[in-house]
Amino acid sequence: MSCAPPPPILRLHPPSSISPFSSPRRPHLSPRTCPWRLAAAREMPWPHVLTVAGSDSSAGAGIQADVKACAALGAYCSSVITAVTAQNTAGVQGVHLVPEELIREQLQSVLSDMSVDVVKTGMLPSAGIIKILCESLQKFPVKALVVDPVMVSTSGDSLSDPSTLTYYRDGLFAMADIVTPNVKEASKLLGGVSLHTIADMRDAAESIYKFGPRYVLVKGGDMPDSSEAIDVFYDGKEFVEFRGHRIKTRNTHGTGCTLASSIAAELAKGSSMLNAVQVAKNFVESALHHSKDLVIGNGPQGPFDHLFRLKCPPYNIGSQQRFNPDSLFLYAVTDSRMNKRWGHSIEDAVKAAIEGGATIVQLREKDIESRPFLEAAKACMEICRSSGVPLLINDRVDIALACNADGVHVGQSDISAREVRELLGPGKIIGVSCKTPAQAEQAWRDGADYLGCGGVFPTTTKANNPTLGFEGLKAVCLASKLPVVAIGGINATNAGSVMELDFPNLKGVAVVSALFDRECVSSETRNLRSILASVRCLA
Ligand SMILES: Cc1ncc(COP(=O)(O)OP(=O)(O)O)c(N)n1
Ligand SMILES: Cc1nc(C(=O)O)sc1CCOP(=O)(O)O
Ligand SMILES: [Mg+2]
Repeated sequence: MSCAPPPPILRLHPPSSISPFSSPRRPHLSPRTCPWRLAAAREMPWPHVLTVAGSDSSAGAGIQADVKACAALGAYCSSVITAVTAQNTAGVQGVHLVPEELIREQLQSVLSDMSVDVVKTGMLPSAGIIKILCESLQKFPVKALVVDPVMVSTSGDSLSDPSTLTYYRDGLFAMADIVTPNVKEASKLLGGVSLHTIADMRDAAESIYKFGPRYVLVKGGDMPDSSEAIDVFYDGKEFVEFRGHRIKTRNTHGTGCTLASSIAAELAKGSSMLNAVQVAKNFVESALHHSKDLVIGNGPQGPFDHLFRLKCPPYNIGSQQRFNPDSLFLYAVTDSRMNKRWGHSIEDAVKAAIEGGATIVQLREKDIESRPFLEAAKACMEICRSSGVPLLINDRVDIALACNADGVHVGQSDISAREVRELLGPGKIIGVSCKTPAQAEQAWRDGADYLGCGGVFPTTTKANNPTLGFEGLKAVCLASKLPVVAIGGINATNAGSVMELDFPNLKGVAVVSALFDRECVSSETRNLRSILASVRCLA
């Protein structure tokens, strides 16, 4: 690693006094003075991110990007503005710092009144501002702190005073859950070392970790040309490389702010750090992909569309319940040949399985024409909706979209979960068949909600399906934090032994022939459910 050239000079206007137009001061609310607010918050908690950052007049980055990213991911976002910048797609034309007293007051106003889960920082242009933030966080602790050490804009303009370095390193980082520098910022934080390779990024992550944050993410989006954008994540023990596609577009202004605020939104929703980073990476990549041809402004670096999902049907964001892994307890997977053999329609088979206690249903109709399949799927959706049982479609994203199913199950030779997610959007359930830890890891990276793992036992329902046994199932369960459902040859005789395995993420069994290759689907389902329940209660 060699030394980089000195940092560019900061162009800051001197801070002015508080505006004479500001409204008269009102007292700050506190839960003690307003108990009804506290009761309401308990009834309907809403993930809440507070961003402490600068305003970007072009709205591609800064506060504006943070608010849009959080809104897109389902979190409320309040804001403390540290600076007002004049910028556009050509660069930064001016920066005006908000007086420190007003920053202190904004922090007090929000943190004393609202239940903030996560604080995310962006542009903290002076040492004094960082000091005030640290004091406020000591007074009002939050669940997590995401520090994006914004020092240089994407156009190369400096956005913080060099004196902030010490305050970042010796103050804020020690309070941070994650610090997310890009390679230029990592270099600055480490006294100008140059970063050219993944090994350099790992070294930088290790060095920044020593300043005290729980996690470090060194973002490689600025690294020289490659088809992948690789970020290095470090938790003090292990490194994880997050690899994403490099989207060819001029519209990359605000990617750093968006990534950090998306991480904050996911943490506020209760995600683990690793999962939050993965979701945030996927979100930014999708947003860039959907915005790659957008033309806003005449300069070299344009904004992208954080709310791209609103334009992709059929979203119903917020109307869908979140996926409950417990629904994998008894997973009924249909088979049209078996139904035909017993004279059952798909609808009757699904109705009977739900009557018997199936907790989730998958339509796995391999030899049926698209049009009758869609008709049956729509009818099954009505049955499932009215019983509160999720309905997934095997393989066919088109059918799932057309009947507004709750999700799709795909295997290793189907289109990837990442592509399915692109098509279905964030609210739908995606299951992926996995036989190895590597497949499980990939499914998680692709945004899957659960894994189907099998064949646990030999099966005649799926041709040439390798049998993994309990050892194979164990390897997949241990390799992933995602919920797992076991599949393959499971019936009333052996289902209990599967549930007795007691891996924390093994949530249930998926069954075809032992439910549907039978005359009375409801009583077979009921019997199997009582066997499962005798081993493990539905949590
Ligand atoms: C719950 C569940 N697990 C695994 C599978 C198998 O999916 P796949 O490997 O894509 O094979 P097909 O079912 O498409 O033959 C599944 N369907 N459900
Ligand atoms: C559809 C399917 N997938 C499997 C896998 O191992 O991924 S085994 C399987 C068939 C399961 O049918 P039955 O319950 O009749 O054995
Ligand atoms: Mg498949």
